[in-house]
Amino acid sequence: MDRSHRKDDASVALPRLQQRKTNSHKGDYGRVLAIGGSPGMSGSISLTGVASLRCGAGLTTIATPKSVQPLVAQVEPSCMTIALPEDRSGLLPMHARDQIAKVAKNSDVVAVGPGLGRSHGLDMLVQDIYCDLKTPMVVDADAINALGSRENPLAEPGGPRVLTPHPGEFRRLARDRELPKGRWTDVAADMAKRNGVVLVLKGHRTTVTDGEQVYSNETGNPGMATAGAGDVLTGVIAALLGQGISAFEAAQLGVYLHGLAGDLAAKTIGGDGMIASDLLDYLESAFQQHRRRR
Ligand SMILES: NC(=O)C1=CN([C@@H]2O[C@H](COP(=O)(O)OP(=O)(O)OC[C@H]3O[C@@H](n4cnc5c(N)ncnc54)[C@H](O)[C@@H]3O)[C@@H](O)[C@H]2O)[C@@H](O)CC1
Ligand SMILES: Nc1ncnc2c1ncn2[C@@H]1O[C@H](COP(=O)(O)OP(=O)(O)O)[C@@H](O)[C@H]1O
Ligand SMILES: [Mg+2]
Repeated sequence: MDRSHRKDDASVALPRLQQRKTNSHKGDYGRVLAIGGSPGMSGSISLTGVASLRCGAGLTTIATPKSVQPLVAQVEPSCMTIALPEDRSGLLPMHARDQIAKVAKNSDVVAVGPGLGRSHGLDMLVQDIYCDLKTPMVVDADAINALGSRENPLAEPGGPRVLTPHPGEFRRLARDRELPKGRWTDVAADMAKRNGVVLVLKGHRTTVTDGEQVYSNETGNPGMATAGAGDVLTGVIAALLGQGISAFEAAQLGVYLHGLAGDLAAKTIGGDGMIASDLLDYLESAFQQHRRRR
């Protein structure tokens, strides 16, 4: 693509965070619907849900297969839960769609993917809600893989969409086409622009792009190379998106604050043994540090 009109890195400033107003209530700070989890991977969607609350979401509801719901409900009493139908493997079937659409209508943002699992039914379900729901959506993990199973993975988003692939998932999104060495940002920027979505290429120095702007994040550390760190990021971005900033800004500020929380955790706990749930404890300090800097 033509890079000459693109705003890269230094010219892309971090967005401002509004102070919470004195006379406000939970309905002012976004209703997050987090969809995911499956047998053996119930923790992932809990990490997403708790992260969203820690990042200021007013209300968070976790929708998960019915056999997983009792487990998820025990993790954090502040999260509400919904039991969705499941197939014989305990995964969400296509017919969970109507119930999801109904709850999504009353939500400000949907986060989908962590721990969802893989099946043909899930591929159909995710593709359907990606195209049909108008609600802004953060798409991660197995929801990205589900989109990757169709011919043009990112086509026809029904509303604002932020996708957060790690390199393995990005390869699936790019449908395993030859990815030019060192030029993944260009490929991602092109995909984002063509489809009107925001892509977050996760890893060391996560990159955020909507095709017009490219932001390269400088927070974070290898202590974050631990299971579930990405599930936390999904909740962080969802919470910010639910608080009324744009999809690009939510993704950009989300990766920055998530990395900063990781840096604060590494300073106290140490970068070798920190785990994803530790990040949750440092999100609030990351917010405060960011506010003080401005
Ligand atoms: N506590 C839980 O329940 C957890 C559940 N998880 C879920 O497990 C499912 C599978 O996700 P996974 O991501 O583990 O599996 P994937 O098969 O999607 O990805 C793992 C592979 O991706 C590649 N990869 C990832 N990061 C990379 C990097 N920075 N550089 C190069 N290659 C990289 C590597 O080849 C790696 O083996 C998802 O649904 C996910 O949400 C994970 O989030 C971990 C925690
Ligand atoms: N070496 C690293 N430096 C900075 N951040 C990292 C590093 N390794 C992983 N991360 C961050 O941790 C998260 C890992 O996400 P992901 O691979 O989806 O993990 P999971 O699926 O286990 O939650 C991403 O936000 C990524 O940027
Ligand atoms: Mg992940």
